[in-house]
Order: sequence, then C-alpha cells, then structure tokens
Amino acid sequence: MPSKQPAAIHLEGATLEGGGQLLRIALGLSSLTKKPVSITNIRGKRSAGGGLKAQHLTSMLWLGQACNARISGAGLRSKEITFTPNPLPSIHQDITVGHVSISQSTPGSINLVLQAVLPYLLFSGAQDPIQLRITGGTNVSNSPSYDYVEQVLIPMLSIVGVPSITTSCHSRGWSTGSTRLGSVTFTVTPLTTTLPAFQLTDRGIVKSIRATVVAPRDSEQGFRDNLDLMFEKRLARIFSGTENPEIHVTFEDSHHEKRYYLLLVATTSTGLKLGRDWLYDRGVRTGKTTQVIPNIVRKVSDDLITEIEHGGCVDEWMMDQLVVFQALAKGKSRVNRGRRGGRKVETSLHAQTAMWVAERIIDVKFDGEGGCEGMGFSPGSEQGDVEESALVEGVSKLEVST
Ligand SMILES: Nc1ncnc2c1ncn2[C@@H]1O[C@H](COP(=O)(O)OP(=O)(O)OP(=O)(O)O)[C@@H](O)[C@H]1O
Repeated sequence: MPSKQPAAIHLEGATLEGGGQLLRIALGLSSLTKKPVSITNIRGKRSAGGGLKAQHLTSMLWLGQACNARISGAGLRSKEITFTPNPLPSIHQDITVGHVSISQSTPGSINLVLQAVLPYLLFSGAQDPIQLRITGGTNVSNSPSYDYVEQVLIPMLSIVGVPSITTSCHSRGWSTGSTRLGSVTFTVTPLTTTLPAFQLTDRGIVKSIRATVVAPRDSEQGFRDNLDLMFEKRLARIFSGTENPEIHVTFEDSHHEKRYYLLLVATTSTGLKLGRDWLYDRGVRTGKTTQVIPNIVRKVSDDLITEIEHGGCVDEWMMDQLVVFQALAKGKSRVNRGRRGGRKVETSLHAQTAMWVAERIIDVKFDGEGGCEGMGFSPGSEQGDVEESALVEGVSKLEVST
C-alpha cells in the first residue's frame, strides 16, 4: 500500500550563518534523499531583507527539475519555500545525455551554483561524464572564485575520493561594473559506488606556493615586485622546514581598472591545498593603485600564513565545503582542522551551518572534532522514506508557484 508522503523537514533559515549556503545544502540533500524540506525566513541573517537571490533561485529551479520536485514559494526575494522531490526513480534527461546548462542573466556566482548542484550530479547514478556549463560570475565577493575552485576545491575533492572534475573557463564575469557574464564548463565524472570515508589528518609541510593575479595590465610589475618582497620577508614562516621551496606567479589582464584579484595557494608535501584570496573590484581610483597592491598582497599573505600556521588540513572555506561529502560518504571521515593558540581551530559558522543542515536531513552526527560517520549514500539510490506515493502522482515536470 502506498505510504503517506513524509512531512517536510523544517529549517529555520536564520539559523547560525543564516545565508544562502543553508538553502543550497538543504536542497542538494533533499534532491538526493527525496526528503521534502521547507525553509522559512530564508537568508534571515542577511541585510536587505534576505530572501532568494537569483543565484539561489536558479540553483533551486535546476535541482527541482532534476529530481522532479514540486516547489512552492519559488520567486525572487521569496523568504519561504517548500521543496518536495518526486520519490519515484528518475534521472533527468540532461544528465543522461551528459549536457547540463544553467544560465544566469546576472553575475551571480557560478561557483555557488556549482556548490548547490555538484552533490546531486556526483551521486545521480549517471554512468558517463556530465558537461555542466554555468554562466554568471567567476569572481564574485564572498564566494569561491573560479581560480579557488580550480586550484583548491577540485584537487581537495580528488584527494577525498571524488572522481575527476575538470574545468574550462570560457570568460570571466565580475560582480560589479560589467554586463558581461562569465562562463565555465565543468566536466564531472559521477560516482559509481559509495564515496569511501576519507581521512584528512596529515598536513605535511608547505612545498610550494602559487600566486594567481588577475588585475589591470599596468599593475603587473607592481604585483610581481610586492610578491617578491613578501616572499623574501616571509619565506621562513611560509616554508618552515622545506629545503627547496617553489614559488610560481601567474598574471592575467583583468581588462578593467577596478578589477583586482589575488589568490595564494599552498601545496603541502601530502598534496593538500590551502588557499586565501582577495577580490578588490570597487573603490580603486586612478592614483591610489600604489596602495592597493601592497595592501592586497599583505592581506592575502597574512591570511594564508594564518592557515599554514594552524597546521590543519583545510582552510576556512574548505572546512564547510567538505561537510556534505563527509555526510554522504560511507564510514567515519575525519578532517584535522589544526590548532591555534594551543586550542583546536573552531568550526567556522559556515561549517557549523552545513553540519546542522546535514544532521537534520540525513541520519548523521558530527562530533565537533572534525569527525563524522557518514550515511554511505549509494549513487542513484532511492533513499527517501516514501515507498510509492499516490500523492505525487501527476508531478512529471517542474511545478513552480510563487
Ligand atoms: N573567498 C572565498 N573563497 C572560497 N570560498 C568562499 C570564499 N568566501 C566564501 N566562500 C564560500 O562561499 C559560501 C558562501 O555561503 P553564503 O551562505 O555566505 O553565501 P550566499 O549564498 O552568497 O549567501 P548570502 O548572499 O546569503 O551570503 C561558503 O561555502 C563559503 O565557504
């Protein structure tokens, strides 16, 4: 006999970090497990009233289509949604044919859309690589840049056992001062078996640093000189214990006087990546650029040294971005977050939020020390609570009501 559809799991959107990440993780896990979720007070800790921005709405609509969900409340600035995946087995046609295209008409972060849909694509049960093309912003404040995703996130996912993800950036899109959108293709190889538990416990020593600068052409020499000076002064702190440290600097013209971006990535002897960056895309006026470059170099190198000196295996951003994979992996994964001032590095608010959401939607528990016994999600499996639902009959395509 068909069982009743379970009540939606309610999440208060202002909890902990109270931003868009709560929604992305909730919808990603709901789409996979088929458990309905309702979120109220969406982005309740953000200014300007919160609610869904275009980036969040786009991600939700795509996930809704992918898992054949019934959605209520889908609209810009909406503060309340209910997302009810169709529990019947299905795999979206775009995934089966291996081409997914997600277009944004504003420079909303491409990489946050990726964050929303990646777990679904990886665990979809698809057999072949999927080309995922997303338009929007590649370098957007308060989000992972394209460069961070390529140089830190993807290598770290590979270390934890996620199959190959390759990227190709067709054009950059910045969060201000442009109508030009960026465009990136990610080629994602889905998992064919459960993701095994992973152990990020041994940090090793820093062997190399890569500096990526994207800035106006006439600032290239200034960046190179300031980076040289910084490495000279801080070599011992960055490369403590390394005999032949490697430093690579790459420069790309941002073609705009107000667009400055610097990413520093440390690679350790155990292959781990720690990254810190700065996006300076406004408020730079001619004549003041002499101050901008040293300030950016100082800020980013200070932040990277803080990450290096805690001795942990992840930087602040990676800490929350790995949570969903720990939750879905099979067995106990551990992430060493390092120590600062004689105490363990605190769980970031973003990471606490991701854990809170995962614990509410799936049966996992984080131990507060970087450990979690994951649920062992099988790619393509139907893990919702509903056996067969009469209630969702007729839901064969995305339904959106505002
Ligand atoms: N400089 C950065 N490098 C890498 N990742 C970053 C960086 N800044 C933020 N992030 C990541 O971006 C995500 C931001 O989530 P958050 O909820 O704050 O964003 P959002 O969807 O833009 O929502 P909101 O507009 O509500 O802040 C987190 O996963 C965080 O780790």
